[in-house]
Amino acid sequence: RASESMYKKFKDLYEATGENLGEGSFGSVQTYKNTTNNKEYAVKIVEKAGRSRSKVLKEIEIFQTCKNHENILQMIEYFEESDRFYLVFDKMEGGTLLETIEARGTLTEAEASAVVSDIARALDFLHRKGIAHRDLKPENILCERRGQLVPVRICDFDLGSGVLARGGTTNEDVEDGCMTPELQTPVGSAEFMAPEVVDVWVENAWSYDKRCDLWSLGIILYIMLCGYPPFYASSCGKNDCGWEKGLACPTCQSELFKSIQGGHFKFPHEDWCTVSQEAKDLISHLLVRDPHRRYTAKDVLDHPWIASKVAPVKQLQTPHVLQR
Ligand SMILES: O=C1N=Cc2cc(Nc3ncnc4nc[nH]c34)ccc21
Repeated sequence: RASESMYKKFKDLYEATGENLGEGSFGSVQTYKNTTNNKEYAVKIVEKAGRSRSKVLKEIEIFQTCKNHENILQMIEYFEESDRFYLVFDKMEGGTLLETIEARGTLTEAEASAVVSDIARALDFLHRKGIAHRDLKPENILCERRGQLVPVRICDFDLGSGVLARGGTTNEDVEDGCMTPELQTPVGSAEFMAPEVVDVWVENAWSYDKRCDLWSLGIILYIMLCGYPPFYASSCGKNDCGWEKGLACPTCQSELFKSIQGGHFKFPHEDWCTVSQEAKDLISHLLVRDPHRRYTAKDVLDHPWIASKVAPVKQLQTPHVLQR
């Protein structure tokens, strides 16, 4: 039909370069060249089979909400075709955060502070919009320029993890109970709210569901300053279980979960004696079990180690430890 030929298809405008940028629960991310301007883009291909269309549309809506934020990966355009979606993003030449740290071989607290500052600004923006990332990890933190740590942008608001992202809240979303209520109550119903319901709104209790991202930021900061994570499973005795190589091992996984739920972590003296007190103080306010007591993104931006640039420029051991 005329209408079908009217719209350009993805394949008419982009051609694959063969470079694979990542695989994940979401699908795959490949480099494509735009045949009109010859520029390279990162294209996320999401197969429709086995994934709800509304989740992909919600993800597209979130990226549109985040347009022009300097620390959030920018979506250029998207295509819906019969069996899949193509989401076209700017290509970040620096690759992922860990790749950049390993490639540079050097990292100072001042650079780590700048990375945390960029991520905290992105989280502050998202959380004010009622959006939680929920899957913040080094693979989802991208460096804009090759060999340069900052600026970084976060990506992968993947809804595949089963929890609904908190997009811009509209009334029908709140009514079917799947969204975080922002300050606006459904019109004409506030008068009928029971005190305990008003408590929820007033205390904005649900805003604490976004504090999970600040815990993840604490883990990322800890790893940047020493090269290993604060919570881990010491191998389950069966050394060949493959856990260290990223394979599944139920015993190791449940040991890791117990370690996280315990919430006790250390700064081993041999690796942390040269790290500043301010850096450790910030980590200690992020790796807090109780989300009500954990720092917000705004608290991070106001912390001395971030705001006043007290972070030392002395080289850290991290890049060497990471490669072990
Ligand atoms: O939505 C996404 N989920 C994972 C992911 C990775 C990803 N990767 C990259 N995007 C842009 N430039 C990149 N350079 C290396 N990897 C890149 C883009 C978008 C997503």
